[in-house]
Amino acid sequence: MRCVVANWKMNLTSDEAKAFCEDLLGRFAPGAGTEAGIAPPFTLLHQVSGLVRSKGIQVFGQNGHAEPKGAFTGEVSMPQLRDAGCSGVILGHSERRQLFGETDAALAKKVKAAWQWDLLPLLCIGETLEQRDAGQTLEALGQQLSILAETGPGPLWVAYEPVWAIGTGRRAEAAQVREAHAFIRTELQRHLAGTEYQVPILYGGSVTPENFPELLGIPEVAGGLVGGASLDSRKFAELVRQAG
Ligand SMILES: O=C(CO)COP(=O)(O)O
Repeated sequence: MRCVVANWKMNLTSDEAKAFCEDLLGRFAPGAGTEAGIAPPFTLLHQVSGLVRSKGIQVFGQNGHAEPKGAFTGEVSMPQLRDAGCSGVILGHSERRQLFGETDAALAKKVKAAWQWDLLPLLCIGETLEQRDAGQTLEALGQQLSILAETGPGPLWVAYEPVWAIGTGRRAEAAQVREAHAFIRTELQRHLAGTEYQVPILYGGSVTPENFPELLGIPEVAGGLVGGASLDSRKFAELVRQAG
């Protein structure tokens, strides 16, 4: 299975989202084994899911709170994401970890909450430039995946997003992606041994239609989690086409 997910981050208004979805659907031609997803900001979830879910495109939240409801001003819960039309939720994006202090302990709770509400977690992991320069890349990835020892097994997608490659135009080199994805696969096999779960590992960080075919040729790269290029419906449609 191949997966391509658009992470719109804090971008687009409803008019822009409508234009994006209409244009995308006019070009949309996924291969049989390709899953496409869009992760809009909370304000656009309902609208986007209404436009694309009947065409087989999944909708993801960009974050979700571990509690189902209550006094958590500014937060959105997993059942609310479901209610807005989501089938999955991005968890642990490096922007959430770095800018909003999200910890592995909090993420373990969020992953469990997502499962409880039948949402597919798309767990993001990745090393910072400091960790890579210090030779601690695999250690950092192993640490971020160790929450699976606490959550136990369940359906999951993982995205490897080296922090230094996000929004920088500096995509990780093939050898770096190959090493990271192989390590993630080994760790997932260890955590999910004896279970039925097949976890696709996506790459994220400055993915474009120019570099995606090469990335897809790397073993264990099952697709992409795309930021900047996913705001352009033509580019996103092309990435989905390339994945198929
Ligand atoms: O963070 C990302 C997707 O979640 C990647 O963003 P860019 O594609 O803009 O580098």
